[in-house]
Amino acid sequence: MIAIMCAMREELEPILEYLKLKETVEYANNKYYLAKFNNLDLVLAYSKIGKVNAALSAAILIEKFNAKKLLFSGVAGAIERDLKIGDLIIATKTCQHDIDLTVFGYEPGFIPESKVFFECDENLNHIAKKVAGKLGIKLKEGIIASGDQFIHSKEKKEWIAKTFGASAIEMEGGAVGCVCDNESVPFFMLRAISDAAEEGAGIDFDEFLEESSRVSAKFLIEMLKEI
Ligand SMILES: CCCCCCN(CO)Cc1c[nH]c2c(N)ncnc12
Repeated sequence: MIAIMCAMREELEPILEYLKLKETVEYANNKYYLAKFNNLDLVLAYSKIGKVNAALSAAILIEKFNAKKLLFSGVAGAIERDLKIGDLIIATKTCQHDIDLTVFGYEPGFIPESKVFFECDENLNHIAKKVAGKLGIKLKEGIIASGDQFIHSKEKKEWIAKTFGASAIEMEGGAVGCVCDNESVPFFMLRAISDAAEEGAGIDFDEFLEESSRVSAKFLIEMLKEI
């Protein structure tokens, strides 16, 4: 079983449009969609926004639906300058920029007995780069940082860039990375840029959420053909 996860309804709907739904399972106040694509058994869900919701859905996808791989599709704010709205980026690893135990001498993003960074699956990233090459689509890769805040300030964005070396910013990947790392499930995350995470990002986000979600969804479907 392969899990496809999003945070928002708008990110999942364009993916579902490509699929024949078999069944919908209501569980833990959420909906899990079962579908087939070519010969793949898929389970899909949007978690709702934020790290806690994302961790809950990721754990359910693995524990209850027996997902052996977890692919995330959605939108993100750009940190790297040459990432423009609509551009695609895959995560090499994810982290949580809003974890702060520095008063005890720990580095930003670190929780004792856990990790700052959670590695994404190299095989799935390799497939993504192959697909991008075949389709002639520009695909960046980099560290993607998560936190339970919508980032819309140049100062905060630059602190995250400096502290974590992040190329993009969102609100779920660090939590899903943590769950998949602890459950030993390969994790892949694809995001299309919806804004620049600076002043005014909220306006851009509202304007580009739908279109950027579609860009990410389309690429994810192309990837499923190669898995
Ligand atoms: C009610 C609206 C909810 C916005 C959710 C944004 N998602 C969270 O995953 C992605 C994202 C796009 N741009 C972002 C930004 N600048 N900061 C944080 N997250 C993001």
